[in-house]
Amino acid sequence: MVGIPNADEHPSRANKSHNKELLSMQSLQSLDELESLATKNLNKKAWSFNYAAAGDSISKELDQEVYRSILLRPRVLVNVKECDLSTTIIGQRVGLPIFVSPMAMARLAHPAGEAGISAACGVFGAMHIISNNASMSPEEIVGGATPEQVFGFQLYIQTDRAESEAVLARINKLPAIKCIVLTVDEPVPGKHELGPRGIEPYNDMQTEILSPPEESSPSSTDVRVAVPSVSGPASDAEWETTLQWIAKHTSLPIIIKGIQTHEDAQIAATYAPRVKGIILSNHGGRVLDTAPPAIHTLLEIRKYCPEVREKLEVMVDGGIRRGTDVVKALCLGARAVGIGRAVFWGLGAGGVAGVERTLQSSPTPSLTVIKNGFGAEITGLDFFNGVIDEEYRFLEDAVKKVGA
Ligand SMILES: Cc1cc2nc3c(=O)[nH]c(=O)nc-3n(C[C@H](O)[C@H](O)[C@H](O)COP(=O)(O)O)c2cc1C
Repeated sequence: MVGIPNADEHPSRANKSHNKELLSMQSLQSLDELESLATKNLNKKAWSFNYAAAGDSISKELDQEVYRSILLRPRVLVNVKECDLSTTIIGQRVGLPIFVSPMAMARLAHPAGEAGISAACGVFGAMHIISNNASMSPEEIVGGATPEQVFGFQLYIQTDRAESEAVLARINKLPAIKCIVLTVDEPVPGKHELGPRGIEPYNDMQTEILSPPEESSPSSTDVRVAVPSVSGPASDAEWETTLQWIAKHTSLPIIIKGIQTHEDAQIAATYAPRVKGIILSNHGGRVLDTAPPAIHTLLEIRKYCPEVREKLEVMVDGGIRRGTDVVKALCLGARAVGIGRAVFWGLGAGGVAGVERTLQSSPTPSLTVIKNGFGAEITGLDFFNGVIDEEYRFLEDAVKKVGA
């Protein structure tokens, strides 16, 4: 796939009302504008659920700030006439180096829910990681997908392992799902305090959020987790036993999400090739406030155990708001970049068309950036890593080995 598919012209979108929605979304220039519109559209519960972060929101804010503090060093006179944003993630061809991170309860934002996110991903060939706590069943979410679409399924291990085994058995029957994304950064739910709009807080593992009937927004229908847990999230999971147990119940490759130190990245690498990738993530700052931004962890890996990147695909998420953020993460060695809240805002702003706009807003500037200073292929960006590293060594100094 060369360049960015034009969402307006995609055959699966050849529907007049959808085209009208797409047109109205085109006027929104940035993810900030999509967030503003979603803030107007969403009921307070839906807004609060997406906006929330743990403690003082330090990690959530730092996730974005860290990208602003890295400057690009564009090179000139590089042939960029053709520019290809497609890549592979754990061997699966995808249209973008951007994936949708798992997010619970998308129907809070819009009735189209996770199936709507999936429809938008189909337009761009982007990978969608389905949350264990999605508000639609995995079968419904992948049901309308194009044959080329790539999905992951995110798993929270439940105290009663039989519950997770039953989920894995369902996932094994869905060929569109190419990997299990094991989230390991929330052994106990993060504590979200009251947000600026003074709404009761929620966490990502809460399996039931019912909006009050007096709220009239389309997102206010009775929204529940489609595959609810009875026993609750496990807090007793450990590396060896967990990975052995998963291997007994699925042959799908594993991506571990929520790695926050180079030491854990190193441990994950000892489980390669069964573990094919890791997502460096602080869960969007929703679990443990002052946990590091993924970029810091990536720099730690580059400094202390660069061999990890040869054994595993290293991805990041958290704080991505601009195409330049995507390019910076790729330059520093991320295989792909996940986006969370911005997708939920897109859904709240304009349903499927809003998510399409979100995905379009992220890569379009990446393409411009790549063309204006890098190279024609995203895989070629590796060439610039060293340069950025030298210039921004101060970021490495910011990596404090607290709690090592
Ligand atoms: C509303 C919401 C729900 C989330 N639910 C989950 C979840 O069910 N499982 C999970 O692994 N991560 C979950 N996350 C974390 C995201 O996968 C991702 O790590 C994070 O949102 C990335 O940061 P960003 O929102 O700044 O892009 C959730 C995040 C949000 C905002």
